[in-house]
Amino acid sequence: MGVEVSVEGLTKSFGSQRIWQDVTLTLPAGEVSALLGPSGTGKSVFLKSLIGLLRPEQGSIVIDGTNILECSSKELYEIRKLFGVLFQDGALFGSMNLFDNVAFPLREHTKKSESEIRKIVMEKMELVGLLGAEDKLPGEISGGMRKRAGLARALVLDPQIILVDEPDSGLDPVRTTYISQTLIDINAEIDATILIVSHNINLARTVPDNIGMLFRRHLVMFGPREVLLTSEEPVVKQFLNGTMIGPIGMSEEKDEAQMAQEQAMVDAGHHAGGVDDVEGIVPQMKATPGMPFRQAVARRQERVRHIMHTLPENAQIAIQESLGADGVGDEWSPGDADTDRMYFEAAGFDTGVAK
Ligand SMILES: Nc1ncnc2c1ncn2[C@@H]1O[C@H](COP(=O)(O)OP(=O)(O)OP(=O)(O)O)[C@@H](O)[C@H]1O
Repeated sequence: MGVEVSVEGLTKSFGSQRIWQDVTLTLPAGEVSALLGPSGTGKSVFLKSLIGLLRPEQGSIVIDGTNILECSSKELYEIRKLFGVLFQDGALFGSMNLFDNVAFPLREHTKKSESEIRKIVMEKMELVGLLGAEDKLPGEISGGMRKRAGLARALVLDPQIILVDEPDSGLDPVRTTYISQTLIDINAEIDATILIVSHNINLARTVPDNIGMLFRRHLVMFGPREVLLTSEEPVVKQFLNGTMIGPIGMSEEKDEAQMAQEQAMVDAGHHAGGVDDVEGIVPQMKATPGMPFRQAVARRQERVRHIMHTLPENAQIAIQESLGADGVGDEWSPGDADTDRMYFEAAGFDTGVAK
């Protein structure tokens, strides 16, 4: 199973520019989390800080018992081996075909034979739906395929933590859904801890188990998906509905006067853009049928049950609704409920269902 990443009091500046401060959150082991936020709020900077590519000036990042802000470079090297990272453009080598791109980390960091390497590469290519494209050069394939190849490469060293920077950038909504499905399937298959950085609303609503949001140099919130998706916080509501009305502006955050002016225009009939308010919570994506059971689902439910009383009332109601009358969630097919319940109980969880 993936490892927990625990961030406390993290602050990062470049010179006199403060990017964010006092960020505290825990990425639960083996669950899928997403960090949202308008452009320029420092999501990529956060992601790079987690792998030690950037160095925040205050706080701690504890991974597998090691605070990577205080450890030696040898320890950091070891910790980095736990990570697989998918950068925005896939970061593929343009002169290598997809097979060699995906094989690269194995040839660099392991002593595996070419036949072992072939086996692993083909397995990962299949997982991301790229079997048959091994001989193609990155320049010959679409942006979506490049992302998939980057994902395959991020997976070859069996990472316990996968960081994904804007999986949707440059992709149409359909391809974004496909890559979202792939991320959920990967979580089902290898049970890694996943952090997705994105500003895609659909992805935020349907993929992660936990969601956080950065705004105005702070982490506005971080917790189970139901907390953010039912939030009444103006910045969260504006973000989730993509409208112009609210604290997020075109380039910088707005002041009160500008907000009042825009509200007046909307009151006078001007369209604020975005989609209509989405009521309730859209069900979370499931792993593709035939994939292993996504163990994060059971673990998260158990965890959420313990912190339920600390969550806002709207989130509690949404969680209870998603659990359904039979005490197991709606994230898998109703026909599977008995099997799932048996699985939970075998794993030592209390399903809350009388036998
Ligand atoms: N190496 C760097 N040196 C100086 N400033 C930087 C560096 N990297 C990022 N920044 C600044 O940090 C801020 C946050 O950038 P970042 O790319 O993390 O935002 P983001 O939330 O990921 O945005 P987007 O959603 O548009 O990708 C920006 O103002 C950027 O200019």
